[in-house]
Amino acid sequence: MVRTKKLWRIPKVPKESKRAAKESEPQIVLDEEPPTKQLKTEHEEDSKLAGEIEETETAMESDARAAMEEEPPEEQLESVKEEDGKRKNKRKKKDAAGKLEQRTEVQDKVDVEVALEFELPTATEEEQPSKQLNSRQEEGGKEKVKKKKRGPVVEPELRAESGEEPPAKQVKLGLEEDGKNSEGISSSPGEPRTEQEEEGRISIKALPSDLSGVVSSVPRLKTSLCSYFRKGNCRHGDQCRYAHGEAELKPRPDGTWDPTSDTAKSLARDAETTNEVKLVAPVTTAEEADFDSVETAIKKCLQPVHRRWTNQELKKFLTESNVEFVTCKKRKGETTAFVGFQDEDQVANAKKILDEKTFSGHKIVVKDVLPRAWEKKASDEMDTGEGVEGVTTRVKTVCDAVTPLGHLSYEEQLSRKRGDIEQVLKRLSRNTRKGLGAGILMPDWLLTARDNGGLPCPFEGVLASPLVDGYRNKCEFTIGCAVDGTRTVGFQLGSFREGIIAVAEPTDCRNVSSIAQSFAAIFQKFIQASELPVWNKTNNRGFWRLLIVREGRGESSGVSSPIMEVMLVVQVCPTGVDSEVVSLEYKKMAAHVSQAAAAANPPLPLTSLIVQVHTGVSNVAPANAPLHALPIPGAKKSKDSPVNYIHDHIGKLKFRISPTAFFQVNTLAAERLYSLAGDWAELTSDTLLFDVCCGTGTIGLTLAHRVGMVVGIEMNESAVADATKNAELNNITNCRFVASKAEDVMESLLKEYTTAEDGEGEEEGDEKNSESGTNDKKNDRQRFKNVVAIVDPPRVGLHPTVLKALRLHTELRRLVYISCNPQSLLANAVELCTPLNPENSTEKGKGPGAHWKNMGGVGLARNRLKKMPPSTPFNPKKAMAVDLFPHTSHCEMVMLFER
Ligand SMILES: C[S@@+](CC[C@H](N)C(=O)[O-])C[C@H]1O[C@@H](n2cnc3c(N)ncnc32)[C@H](O)[C@@H]1O
Repeated sequence: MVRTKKLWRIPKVPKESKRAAKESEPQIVLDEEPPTKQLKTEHEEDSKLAGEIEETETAMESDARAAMEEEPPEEQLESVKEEDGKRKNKRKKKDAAGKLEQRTEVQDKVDVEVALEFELPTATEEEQPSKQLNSRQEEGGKEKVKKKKRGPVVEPELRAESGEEPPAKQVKLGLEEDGKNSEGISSSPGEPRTEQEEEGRISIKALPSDLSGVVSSVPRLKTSLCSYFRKGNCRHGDQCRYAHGEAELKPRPDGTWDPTSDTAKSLARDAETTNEVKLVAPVTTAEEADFDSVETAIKKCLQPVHRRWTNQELKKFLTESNVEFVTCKKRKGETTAFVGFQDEDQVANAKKILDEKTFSGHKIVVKDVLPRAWEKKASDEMDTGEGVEGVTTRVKTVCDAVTPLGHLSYEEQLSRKRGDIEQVLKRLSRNTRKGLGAGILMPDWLLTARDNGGLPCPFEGVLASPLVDGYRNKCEFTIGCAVDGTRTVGFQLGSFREGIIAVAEPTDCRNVSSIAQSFAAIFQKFIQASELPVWNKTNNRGFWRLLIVREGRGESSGVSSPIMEVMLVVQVCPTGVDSEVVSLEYKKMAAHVSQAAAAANPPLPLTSLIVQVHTGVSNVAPANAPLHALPIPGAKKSKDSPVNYIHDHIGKLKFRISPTAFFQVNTLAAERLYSLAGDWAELTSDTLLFDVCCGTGTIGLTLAHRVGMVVGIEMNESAVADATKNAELNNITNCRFVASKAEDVMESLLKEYTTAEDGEGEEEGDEKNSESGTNDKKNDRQRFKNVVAIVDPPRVGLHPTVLKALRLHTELRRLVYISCNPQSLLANAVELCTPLNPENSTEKGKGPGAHWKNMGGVGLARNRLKKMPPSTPFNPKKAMAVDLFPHTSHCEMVMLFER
């Protein structure tokens, strides 16, 4: 359901446009300024650590980056446009583009020089906006400014104590936006802010050349206690930037107090005594538990530390280095460690010691840790007066978790999604441009992207969902305990990684249908009375795990089509429970649910009741987890009862759906999606349509009447069985469904239908994969003029082998890509669309080596392109989205590629 990203994110330097997108992401920010080079390395490391290399950056980030970094400055664009206009042939265009790239590089170099002069950490991509602002605004006066700002680098902490002014960059970062602290250097609640952050109240545009004057005239908020004053040796007296005692101390802009202060401690105590709502479950490891539960600990992170260190090794290192700390946590494979300190003194001591330590030539830097998304949200609520002042409640509602956009009007939701998709599309242009090898001509679509605000193709907007509320035909309810310990059937309030296992009823979730809500309530009543325990994620014990409610509409008559069939799948773990007890419990369950459904007003349809046995730890049951269909008391007996599937309708077609088969959760919006994909695929009776990842055959079958033949590929065998049955149910005879992973058969199927003569081309893939279909005469393959693929892969996107097959089979001229995950679409599109060096003739390109684990999708895609044999790339032609998931941030994207 809702998948959260990594818990920790890495320093991103301020950019107003990033802030909104970042709101929901915890961050780690720079406490001190390491040298530029170090920062660059850190940034790379950081991005990797956070699992968010460029292709996973938020839309807002990329927007700003598009504007400030990757697209050349306006005037350059203009001049290139003019030059381009004069050039008569592609060769010349390429030269111009080459120049443009060079000029941008030169510009960047100059900017980095400025940054170096300022002792700035500008090597990171994120800092480019201010960098460019500098270079553009200050081109003329650069030398003058340089001279003024040169000087020895002084650590912020030392500066604070010595009363020295901060270097210009710090001032700039802090003052980037009017009245707002820049995200990149802001501190978390519980962390002292740097002086510059507190002062950050004026716009950089307003900065006169003598920055120090301005800075000193801005009133300071003393939100951190002075540790020197506490020890009785602060020599700054009234001029000190830190609070001398509680009386001088002010709350931070986020409403929290310096955690070492009495105020913070007493607030924390109050929160405990007033029985503060704790949604936090016991967390996975002792270290995590320590880290999160030590109330007074100041949380910091260290970077970089050895990737292979275990927590024990980190502990050993800190102890041997005489670093005092309360708790520490490090995951193997990451270069960031989290350390909890008792007070500021311990932090200062650690900084001093670690400052002298280097790791692979880098200093180990102590950085702040920003709150995680929901902690931040709680503190934002406090800021807006909606929360209890001074108390970090960590409260998250079920709507925050499940329908985060539900508070917006539907129009606003669509417009937000439109904006996000535009950013993804722009990143396709940028990433493709970046991936162009030396001497490769820029394709026309990339050249025109520059005139279209960076869009690689026209974006035709987001189609609204016909049904906005209660649209889901499938809901997966967790069975667990609510905050107060009551057994509950609903949604988990956060992820297990966040330490949250509390479950809340789905009553406020706008995407859940009333039927699903009713069944959740019915089932909740049953398990509350059951003697068998509910599943406990902390010790992986319990019986009742999950309730899945699937609904099927009667013949489609738009939004008013009634729900005719309902399937309940109850996931259990019967380990250690006597089988007789289990069967008795199943009987009781069937009786309770069927009686309650019949007694409801109006009565609830219930046509299939299935138990899925899953004994593993992970939430997701394997495809072969045993399923048992239970008889439903009082249900009409038919030849195939108990029934283990339901039916839904798309248009006039009827679809059988097995318990584990995929079916789009918003049937009415899916209808629009498939028809759009069909229109864009330009289907004719002479078309062979590959429906890649076909599920129950929805796309192929709904378009079968418009093509000569459909070949569907799907790895879930029961979905393939459904697809074959669905062809039969709807009297469709021109479809063949292959039960296999697409990566195992894509190439052989393409060969079979495009290049091989009749009877040839039946390769190993065919033998080992079962197939079924209505037009299955292998020796009589029909040839088609037009070969088209519609791919609708899972969230991870297409397998590289499938991408390669699609790219290399140039008979395939049109490809419609449907995606529920813009990030994987982006990575796949880069692989399909990047022009290759004609000398890419060997397949022995350099692999990503040991770094592959840390590369994002686009990075890996680019790496694979080095090995891709020369082939005509696809060109993005148009894009559109269909909103299948109102009230959430997701939607389905459709993109047409041609060549
Ligand atoms: C997003 S669903 C789309 C299903 C179908 N097109 C529809 O709209 O109902 C993705 C489907 O891909 C299937 N799938 C996942 N990995 C696959 C693979 N490697 N090869 C073939 N099918 C795969 C899943 O089982 C699932 O049915």
